[in-house]
Amino acid sequence: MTIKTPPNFNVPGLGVDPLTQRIKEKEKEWKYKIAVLSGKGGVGKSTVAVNLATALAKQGYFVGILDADVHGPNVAKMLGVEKADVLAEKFEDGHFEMMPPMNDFSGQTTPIKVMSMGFMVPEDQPIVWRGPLVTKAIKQLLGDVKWGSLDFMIVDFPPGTGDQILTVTQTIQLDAAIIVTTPQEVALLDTGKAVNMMKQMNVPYIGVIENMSYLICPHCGNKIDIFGEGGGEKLAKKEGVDFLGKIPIDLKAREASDKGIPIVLYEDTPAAKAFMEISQKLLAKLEELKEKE
Ligand SMILES: Nc1ncnc2c1ncn2[C@@H]1O[C@H](COP(=O)(O)OP(=O)(O)OP(=O)(O)O)[C@@H](O)[C@H]1O
Repeated sequence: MTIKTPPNFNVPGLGVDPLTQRIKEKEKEWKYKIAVLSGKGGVGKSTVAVNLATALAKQGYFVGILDADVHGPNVAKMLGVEKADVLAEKFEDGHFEMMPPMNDFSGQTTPIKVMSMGFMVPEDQPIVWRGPLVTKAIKQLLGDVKWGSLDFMIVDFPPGTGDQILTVTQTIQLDAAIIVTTPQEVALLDTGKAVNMMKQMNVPYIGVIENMSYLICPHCGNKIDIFGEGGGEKLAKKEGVDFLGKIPIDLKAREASDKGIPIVLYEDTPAAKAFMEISQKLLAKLEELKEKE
């Protein structure tokens, strides 16, 4: 079954709601809109979103990243801006727009704009909301933020295939969905569901990234396949979508993200090399697609 993107809810007499209208206007200024998803939690989805954003910004592109994982927002921390103050501007019609905090890692990247629910709530407080509220919050983070002109808008979604993802993919026209998995069987089953959801939403490009693919033993230098081997690639083949590459387990990746510095900035690490290669592959695919349009 194919779900067609429905038109905006145009309740007679009410028209399109102003927030959806603002999102529609803003998205015209974002060249590529990319969702990062995973079928299962804890597979490194946010790590991939943050490092892809940083890899692209390192190549001179203007990147914004939205942490739509409202239940466990950690993108701001991974990008070293979690303590930033968020300023807001009031507009004539009474709505406010927030200024996204930025980090350029001392000039190593273009300024990466970050917006997250994490800015709005104290770090140790869980967000206990029902679906519709979460959806509204995500839409506000898209439409009530001064994102400006971007080459890439990257949205880090909550794990799973919940209705927030459906709503957002119906609101903005995604160019690509990046599905993150580990090689493990259970993660792969859930990954298949995420891939199919994006297919049903008619997202033009779907790519799979396998994270935590292997570990290089620090003692003997041998490759250890902790979660099995080649699963991500097999899954991509089975689903008929692109396989973008493998990211090894890198002990520095966790240390680095705890410090707010994405691993891709540690150029000599195997994970950094993998992220740079994947970002270039993705870029080439997206440009190829735009040319065809
Ligand atoms: N390739 C890697 N090597 C080492 N550690 C990693 C790697 N990828 C992710 N991690 C670590 O695994 C943990 C989970 O990663 P992350 O928060 O990105 O996962 P997630 O899928 O976004 O989780 P959630 O379910 O909370 O959305 C983090 O501590 C992160 O630093």
